[in-house]
Amino acid sequence: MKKTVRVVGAVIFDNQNRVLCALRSNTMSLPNLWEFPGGKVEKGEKEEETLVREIHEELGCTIQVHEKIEEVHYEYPQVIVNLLTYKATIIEGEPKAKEHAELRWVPLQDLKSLEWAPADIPTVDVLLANKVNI
Ligand SMILES: Nc1nc2c([nH]c(=O)n2[C@H]2C[C@H](O)[C@@H](COP(=O)(O)OP(=O)(O)OP(=O)(O)O)O2)c(=O)[nH]1
Repeated sequence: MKKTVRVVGAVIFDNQNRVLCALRSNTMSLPNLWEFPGGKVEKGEKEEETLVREIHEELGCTIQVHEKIEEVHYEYPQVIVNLLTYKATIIEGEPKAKEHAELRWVPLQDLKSLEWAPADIPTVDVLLANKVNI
């Protein structure tokens, strides 16, 4: 049976309605696809705690986590990813790509121009349908 991993992704907005998008590097799984920065929820961790920890590790800044946006189960060839995305804002520091190939602030309306990890598409759709209060 395929393993299911619980993963949280931060949809980080700036004050110009742009979203911070992260490009997975060619040494990561799902190489060269865009994602919402975040990672796997560890035992005993709350989803919000995972997000703050992962963003600190990956981007070197501190976020405040706001409301949940979407929950998706996506079956990849090797694993089922249970992706939970949350709206977030940066409260301290400047994001820098420590693990990703690239970080890019993308205007909300242009999100579809990136090639996303498949599990992220429903979140992008919710964002574009304006179901999230910014
Ligand atoms: N962080 C993050 N991961 C995502 C997203 N969409 C998506 O399918 N994933 C997948 C990629 C990974 O398989 C898993 C998250 O694991 P991770 O961020 O800890 O990445 P990793 O490269 O260390 O994991 P692995 O797959 O190499 O074991 O979820 C997303 O938006 N953000």
